[in-house]
Amino acid sequence: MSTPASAATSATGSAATAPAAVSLELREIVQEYPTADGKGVTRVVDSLSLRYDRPGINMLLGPSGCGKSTVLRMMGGVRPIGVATPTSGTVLIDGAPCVGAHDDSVMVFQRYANRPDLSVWDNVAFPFRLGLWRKRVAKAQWSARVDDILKAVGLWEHRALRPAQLSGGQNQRVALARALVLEPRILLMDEPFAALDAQTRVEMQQLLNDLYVRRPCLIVFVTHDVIEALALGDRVTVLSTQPARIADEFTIDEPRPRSATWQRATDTVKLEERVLNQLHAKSAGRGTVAVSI
Ligand SMILES: Nc1ncnc2c1ncn2[C@@H]1O[C@H](COP(=O)(O)OP(=O)(O)OP(=O)(O)O)[C@@H](O)[C@H]1O
Repeated sequence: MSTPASAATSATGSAATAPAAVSLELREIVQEYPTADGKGVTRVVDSLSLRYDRPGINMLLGPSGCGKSTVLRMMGGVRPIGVATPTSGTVLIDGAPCVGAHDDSVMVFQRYANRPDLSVWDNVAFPFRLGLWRKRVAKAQWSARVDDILKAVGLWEHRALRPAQLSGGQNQRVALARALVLEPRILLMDEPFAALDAQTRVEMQQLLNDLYVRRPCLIVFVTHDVIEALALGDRVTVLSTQPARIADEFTIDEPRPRSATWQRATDTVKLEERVLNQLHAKSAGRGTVAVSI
């Protein structure tokens, strides 16, 4: 697995901080949802166990509808209304069972949910107006952090604009900045770049890597895009068709940013084919295979 460059300097010019110790574990997770007619249940996740025990960019891939968002929301303690989550099994953070949202974990979604009535600066500062964060961080400190992250994501010049005056990529930068300004130890990302055009998506992947080098944390990143998974992942976990189990898993040692030459290399192309075959397989997963390329 690639190790975060703890003493590196990021593309944004800020010194990197050493990664904070962190672990996130799903133990024997089962998730069942009520069927539409309300008469039965559908098992969406089946005895899933997964453990992350260090900072890194961890990609979660799987066929459409297999349960990726369900698994990610569970990691973030987000509960659908009226459904017990998880049906059985345990989510552990730093080895302790965690029910509900954890203070050190934040989520970023495909729909960036920026407030239309607030400026870019106020959107990023928004969490600090709320109870937990208002108590946790002094105003002078959070205000400096907002300035700093806006410079890091390239939005300093746009800080007075409203979301409607920004492009999709810039709006997603605001959402990313709002999550990272909290300096979370766990960052959960649900297809955050899926709605962006190809070039903006690559720019955002590069930005995420720069921000990660600057301040490593444990990232779980859901995507349905194999290329994105191979471009970003230290570790890639492929889920099976529903009910989701681990179908395949591997680590990638190649440092980021990963060159076009690496992406076209025979071993990389073989890995891509292997994941695509797994994504298109009709059968459920057949266990875990760990390889490094
Ligand atoms: N609150 C809910 N109640 C009932 N069924 C649900 C609920 N949430 C999700 N589901 C069902 O669970 C299954 C998995 O959904 P989920 O969104 O986790 O999958 P996904 O892999 O993230 O999908 P996609 O790739 O399309 O984003 C789907 O069949 C979905 O309809």
